[in-house]
Amino acid sequence: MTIDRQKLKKSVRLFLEAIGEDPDREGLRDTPDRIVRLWEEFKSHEHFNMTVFEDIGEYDEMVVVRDIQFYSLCEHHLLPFFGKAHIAYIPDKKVCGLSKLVRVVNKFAYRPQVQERLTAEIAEFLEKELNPKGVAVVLEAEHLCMSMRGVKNPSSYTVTSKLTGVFKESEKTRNEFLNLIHNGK
Ligand SMILES: Nc1nc2c(ncn2[C@@H]2O[C@H](COP(=O)(O)OP(=O)(O)OP(=O)(O)O)[C@@H](O)[C@H]2O)c(=O)[nH]1
Ligand SMILES: [Zn+2]
Repeated sequence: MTIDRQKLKKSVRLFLEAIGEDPDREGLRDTPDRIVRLWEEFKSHEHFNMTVFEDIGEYDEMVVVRDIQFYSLCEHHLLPFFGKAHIAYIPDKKVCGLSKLVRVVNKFAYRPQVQERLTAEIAEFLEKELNPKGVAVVLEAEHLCMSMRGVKNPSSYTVTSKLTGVFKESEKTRNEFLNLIHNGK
């Protein structure tokens, strides 16, 4: 779905009024338009070409891209949660362009989310597109709704993971992955 610009602009203006701001003052005058542009930018992450390569020689080991910075929004408070994503898969005759792993994260991150669903959606998408021997996704994030409000606990990190195929079945594979993302620095 595309952004309903008029509706969004109207609601941002109403929102500013509701919290006691003057939406016509200099700094806020263009804010509804800015929010429209911001959400259009967020939405633009939704579609991309998942380039896949099948000519990969004899390569059948793990591919890991770790420390992928991501930004998302918690769907309960619409406040950011952000951190690092670590993704691994073991190809079955098919790999994707490495940058596409970052794009997959962004595709599902730039929308109201919960961290668990984001983690699962990334893994499911890679399963579907690559049909690999297994996928592992770990997300580590700080939630502003827990840092700047509510329980006000900025030091807590939320870690979620989704493992499929060999990562689920084989402890050795899982440990290799965990070792690569945590100790391989
Ligand atoms: N499981 C999960 N919970 C989240 C995520 N992001 C935010 N939350 C939590 O969603 C919950 C929403 O709880 P509510 O009780 O409806 O909202 P609230 O009264 O603002 O909650 P407090 O944050 O405890 O003040 C809170 O506990 C948040 O910490 C997430 O990605 N996953
Ligand atoms: Zn929240």
